[in-house]
Amino acid sequence: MNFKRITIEEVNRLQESQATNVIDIRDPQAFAAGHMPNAVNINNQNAADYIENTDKEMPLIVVCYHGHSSQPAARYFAAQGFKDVYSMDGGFEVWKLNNPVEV
Ligand SMILES: O=S(=O)([O-])[S-]
Repeated sequence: MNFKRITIEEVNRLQESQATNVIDIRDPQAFAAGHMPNAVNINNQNAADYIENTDKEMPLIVVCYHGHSSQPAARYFAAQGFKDVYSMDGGFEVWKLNNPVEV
């Protein structure tokens, strides 16, 4: 399985139509300063637990700063068995301009 790239508009549409999981791979300080609603901050320490304990049938959206490093991360999660994995183009830096931010 591979991942797909998704625009922020498409993320909004997807989240209107079904439940999704969102993982944010930015550093903890950046995450603490603001993140997408319901996002989980994932790093090398907690990734294995997350993979073990998360429903792999639910769409998984991977978010970073600008939508670049989320692509290899999305590929990794797809390889771990997640069925429907998306890398969000533009990343949190674009998301935060027009979308809800949780702290
Ligand atoms: O590579 S990144 O700046 O999109 S995290």
